[in-house]
Amino acid sequence: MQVKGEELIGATLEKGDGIKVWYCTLRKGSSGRQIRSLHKSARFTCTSAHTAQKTVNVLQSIGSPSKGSHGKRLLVFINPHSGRGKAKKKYHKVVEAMFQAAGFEVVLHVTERPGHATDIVKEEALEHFQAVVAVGGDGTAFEVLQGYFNGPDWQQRTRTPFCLVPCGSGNALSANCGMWNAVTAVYGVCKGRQRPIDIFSVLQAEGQRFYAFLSIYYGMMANLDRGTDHLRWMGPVRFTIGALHEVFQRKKYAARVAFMPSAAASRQSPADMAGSGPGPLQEGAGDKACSNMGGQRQEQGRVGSKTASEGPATALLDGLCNFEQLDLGRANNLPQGWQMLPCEDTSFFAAVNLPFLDFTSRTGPQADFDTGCLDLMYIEDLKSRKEGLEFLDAIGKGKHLESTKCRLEKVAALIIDPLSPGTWLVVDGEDIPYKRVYVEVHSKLCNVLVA
Ligand SMILES: Nc1ncnc2c1ncn2[C@@H]1O[C@H](COP(=O)(O)OP(=O)(O)OP(=O)(O)O)[C@@H](O)[C@H]1O
Repeated sequence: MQVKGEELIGATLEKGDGIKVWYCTLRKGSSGRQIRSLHKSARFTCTSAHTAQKTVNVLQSIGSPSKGSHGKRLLVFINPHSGRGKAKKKYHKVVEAMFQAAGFEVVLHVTERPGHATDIVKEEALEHFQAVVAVGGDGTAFEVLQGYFNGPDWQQRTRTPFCLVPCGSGNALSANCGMWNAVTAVYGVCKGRQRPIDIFSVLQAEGQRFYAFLSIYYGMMANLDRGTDHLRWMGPVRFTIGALHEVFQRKKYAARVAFMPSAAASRQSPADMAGSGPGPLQEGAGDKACSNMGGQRQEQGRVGSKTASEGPATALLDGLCNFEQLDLGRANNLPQGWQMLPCEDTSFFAAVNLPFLDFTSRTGPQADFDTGCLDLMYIEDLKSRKEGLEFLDAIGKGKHLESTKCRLEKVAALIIDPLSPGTWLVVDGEDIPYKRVYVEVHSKLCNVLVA
């Protein structure tokens, strides 16, 4: 028997002086993707129980090396509500045994309610873990991420990578990380390979702040996700049904959208970003006018002067003095560097941080982990159902940008005023309060594990 080093994940003790070697081979899945399959060797007999234990330890440290001084500890969350409700079963059938064979110590939580994972991550000393693992869907990973930005040491906390073992409906984070099934995801955790990922802040009045890794939708994309929550039992098929429903309805949704192109953002001087630039909004706008985002931010006196304990700075948004009075209906009202989306009504609107939005749709074909921007894509008008169906087909293949109708803006910051009834504002698959939203990208703020 021959196992390549990169295939090895560890070993387990068998009765008395025996061991079994655990490894993952690479194969092409039905969709042509590289996925891993799990194997256990036949039983090997060692000269003594002591030698068997020592051999297991060595194989575990080669197959699944420790990546820091924290020891091989994982903080794991299972969301029993995600997808078709089978996350717990999958964990105990596949994931748990692999972690054991790899020699990880696991601190396991089964979430009991929405927000539970956030509350626990907030309280945990993340530096004592090699990674935080969500077993569920993107909503579970999103809840984990919210817990990172608690307290003054958030910068240190973001060094601990997170990942998603796919058990939800969309599982976009897993898809983007090449974790096409549970075994491949756990293999990725064992190897501990990580890459930096941009995170974007999503701010609303009254001090509400979210951190997101994936997307912000409005209109069609929001409805095919949130509008099909009652079809959760169907798994990912619910998105296809939701998309067809939207296309056949031929609805358009209105929103006023202002954005800062990433090219313009990189040209901004520190003075501009502190709100002292010459744009019309700065005229007569004092510190008080800059401080009305609410909550903690209000206490700072102005939006731009945050302390480290508040999480990453939002320099571009802080340049918008008097921003709550900012009227996106008046084109000449925009500060320097900002632009308005040229249309209010759109058939399709999405801003994405990563290419895949589930296992099948490459909605952001030009997006990547660390571009420092969101890809804002929109279509003003899908004129017929045929055109709508062609668009859905193209989005599945990641070819929709080849259509002249689908426009792309690379944006570093964004403001959306939602105007239509019958839709949601959806961030990473979770709906947020339906009111003006401010978005700013933070380059390479966190790290994710990849397969
Ligand atoms: N014990 C629980 N009971 C009910 N809801 C829960 C529980 N734990 C977490 N949740 C909520 O479940 C929701 C859905 O979870 P998640 O997003 O992981 O699954 P999904 O929607 O099927 O997957 P995806 O987001 O990838 O499409 C989240 O909004 C989360 O707040």
